[in-house]
Amino acid sequence: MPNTKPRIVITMGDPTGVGPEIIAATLADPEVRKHCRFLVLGDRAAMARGIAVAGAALKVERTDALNWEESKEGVLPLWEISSLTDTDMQYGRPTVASGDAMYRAICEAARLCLEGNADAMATAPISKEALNRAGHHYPGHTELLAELAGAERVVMMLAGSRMRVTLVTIHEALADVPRLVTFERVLETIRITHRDVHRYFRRNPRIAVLALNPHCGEGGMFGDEEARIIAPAVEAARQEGIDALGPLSADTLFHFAIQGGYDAVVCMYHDQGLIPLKLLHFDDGVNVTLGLPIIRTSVDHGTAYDLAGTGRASADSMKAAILMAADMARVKGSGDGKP
Ligand SMILES: NC(=O)c1ccc[n+]([C@@H]2O[C@H](COP(=O)([O-])OP(=O)(O)OC[C@H]3O[C@@H](n4cnc5c(N)ncnc54)[C@H](O)[C@@H]3O)[C@@H](O)[C@H]2O)c1
Ligand SMILES: N[C@H](C(=O)O)[C@H](O)COP(=O)(O)O
Repeated sequence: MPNTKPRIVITMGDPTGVGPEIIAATLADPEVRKHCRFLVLGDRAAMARGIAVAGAALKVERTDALNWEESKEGVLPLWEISSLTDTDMQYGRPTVASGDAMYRAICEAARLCLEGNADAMATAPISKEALNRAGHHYPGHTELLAELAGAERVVMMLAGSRMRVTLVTIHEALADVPRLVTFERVLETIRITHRDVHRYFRRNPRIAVLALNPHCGEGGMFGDEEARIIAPAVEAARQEGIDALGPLSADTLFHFAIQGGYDAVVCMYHDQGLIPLKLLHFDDGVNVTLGLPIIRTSVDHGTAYDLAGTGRASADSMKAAILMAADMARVKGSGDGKP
């Protein structure tokens, strides 16, 4: 019988942050092995240290061939991307070499997925500052993956069991947001949210679209983006058969969303959506990049330099990201959407 478990590639993230230790803790969990086969892309020394910090009963086994055997108990299979020195692995002190290593792990994982040699990728956290200091000028994974995959428009979604949020603008200065909230961007975000949530999570999703300004602009007193941009974009989406509602006031909407009223909430900027999501789901939330030709999930937290090496970082979001990637790969492989 061929092994049909999804093949998940996992990037180590910033080796000076919590990435390696949360990966190690996750891969020692038998539930993860039950649902997928996995391969870590990263650095041997960083992963060995992560195993020690997590106290995981694992040993690193280097692999050069993509044979995708059943993931073995006690083994962390590694596709070696770098050979970092101790200097490059000091907690909270990323170097050009460590920043470059985490970048190359992401590129390699994307390549394996794009070429069909892996079914999905799950990423551990990177420092965007370290990425840029290493000469790779991207605001985050999302924008880098969009370029690698040739995707014109991608959407960041963060998801937990009680709420999903997607973002019209992602890694942008707050001062730039009003200029970037355009009819076209709002409509595209609604369309991609609808298409991918329908495909992977929930058929015919009901989508709430938030206002940008307090009280939906209060008839123009506090801004007119609602009347000029958001309402027409929602109406255009509805004309396409999408069950979208809005603009809705952001201060109250989440109260209703978590009671099950909506399958996704389209938010105008990063913190508008991620504050409520992380408040509810910091432990088990997953970041999913919608609109890519490949499946990519990630943790919902950062490098947590303050915790790196202490063994106190929770691995729950990493586990949720890997299991969600496996679930999405199964849905994609079945050629059918989520019931
Ligand atoms: N997916 C990603 O790659 C990703 C996501 C978010 C932030 N980042 C990056 O991480 C860096 C640090 O960002 P930040 O300080 O805003 O956020 P952060 O998530 O790293 O830390 C915020 C707080 O949450 C705590 N925390 C984080 N992860 C935790 C875990 N697993 N268990 C328990 N507590 C945890 C930290 O100790 C800290 O107190 C930045 O460079 C940012 O860009 C990356
Ligand atoms: N905005 C995300 C968060 O706050 O969790 C995070 O920065 C991750 O971004 P990328 O997946 O693009 O690296």
